[in-house]
Amino acid sequence: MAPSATDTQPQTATTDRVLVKPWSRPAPTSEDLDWAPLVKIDLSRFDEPGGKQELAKQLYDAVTKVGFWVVVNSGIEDDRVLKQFSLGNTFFKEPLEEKSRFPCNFPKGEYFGYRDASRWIGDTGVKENIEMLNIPKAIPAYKDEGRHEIVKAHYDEIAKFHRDVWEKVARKLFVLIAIILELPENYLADAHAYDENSDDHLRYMIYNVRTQDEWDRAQAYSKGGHTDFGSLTLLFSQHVAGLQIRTPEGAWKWVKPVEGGITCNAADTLTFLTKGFVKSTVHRVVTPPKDQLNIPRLGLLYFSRPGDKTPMKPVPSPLLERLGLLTEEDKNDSTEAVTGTQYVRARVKDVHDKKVLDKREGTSFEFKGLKVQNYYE
Ligand SMILES: O=C(O)CCC(=O)C(=O)O
Ligand SMILES: [Fe+2]
Repeated sequence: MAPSATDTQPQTATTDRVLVKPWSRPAPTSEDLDWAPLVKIDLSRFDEPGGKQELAKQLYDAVTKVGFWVVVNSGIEDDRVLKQFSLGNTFFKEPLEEKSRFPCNFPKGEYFGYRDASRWIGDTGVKENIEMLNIPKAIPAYKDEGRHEIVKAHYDEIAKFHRDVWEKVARKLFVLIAIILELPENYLADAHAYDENSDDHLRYMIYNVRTQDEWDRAQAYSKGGHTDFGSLTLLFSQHVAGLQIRTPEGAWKWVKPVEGGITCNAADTLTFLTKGFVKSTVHRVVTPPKDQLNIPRLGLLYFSRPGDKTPMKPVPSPLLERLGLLTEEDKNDSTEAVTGTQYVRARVKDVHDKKVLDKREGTSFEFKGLKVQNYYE
């Protein structure tokens, strides 16, 4: 049946109701912080003859030792990136009632939807200051996931951006890492394919402003050192300092924004798939410098995760084999393994299904033999 005027009207009303004001990046801090030296991967060279091989060489130490690097020239136009920040910014200003329509289903370990800032941090009397909206991949499997008004009203644009981030950045990084591992080029990209079900998401995130005293109390309880759960995390240039990474020597260094760049890190499932060869680096977000303390820290990120069809079994990499990292069991095709989705959901549930954030020093998480430390000082 053709849509009638009444069918289409609510959609129009929705589009009109939420005005998306352009958001612009705040000025970077003028403080001279101890910045982490991160390698820059210029993705405009990816399709040049020999380009991928050259970039893979540049990425080797970042992926195996540092765990973090920066991508530049992704080919995603900056006005599209800024539009996503603007949508995120507008979303967080919506009434709590609207934001809470589709909350993350933490009892099931599902991370799609809205995460509010209602959790207490231990016994500090301070609450978390983070809100986020996690948007699933734009594939038919997720067409029935709840969509907030603003997402509905801008869905085509969000969907195109979502896929482009995977296609132009995540996919290429998986190819470079596969080259490093001497695997067929598309091996890891296929294991994280956009068109397959997985808990990948585009994330709008905000660290709301809080006072120095609140930051101090929260940070005295925990500085929140952690590793990410999935395979790759992409952070669009974040101009409010706060993110720190732990170097191989154990020092904390700040991550500097790179105009138009994307800060990337490898995460736990990629470490599992490579028997620890790819490094999931410990990082945390701490009190921003004084000149940025009053700026809401709006973030735009993409999380890539192995999905329903990807077994959490080490990849058949000739390099890992030569390094002696693969056991007979790893090489045995008939060994049962959990899927990426099963692992990631168990991890999300363990970390997030609670009302009070607990101190997790000295504890670890384990699911079917896959083990990670929970907290890092
Ligand atoms: O906001 C950031 O800079 C990083 C956030 C982060 O580490 C995370 O969401 O896992
Ligand atoms: Fe993280």
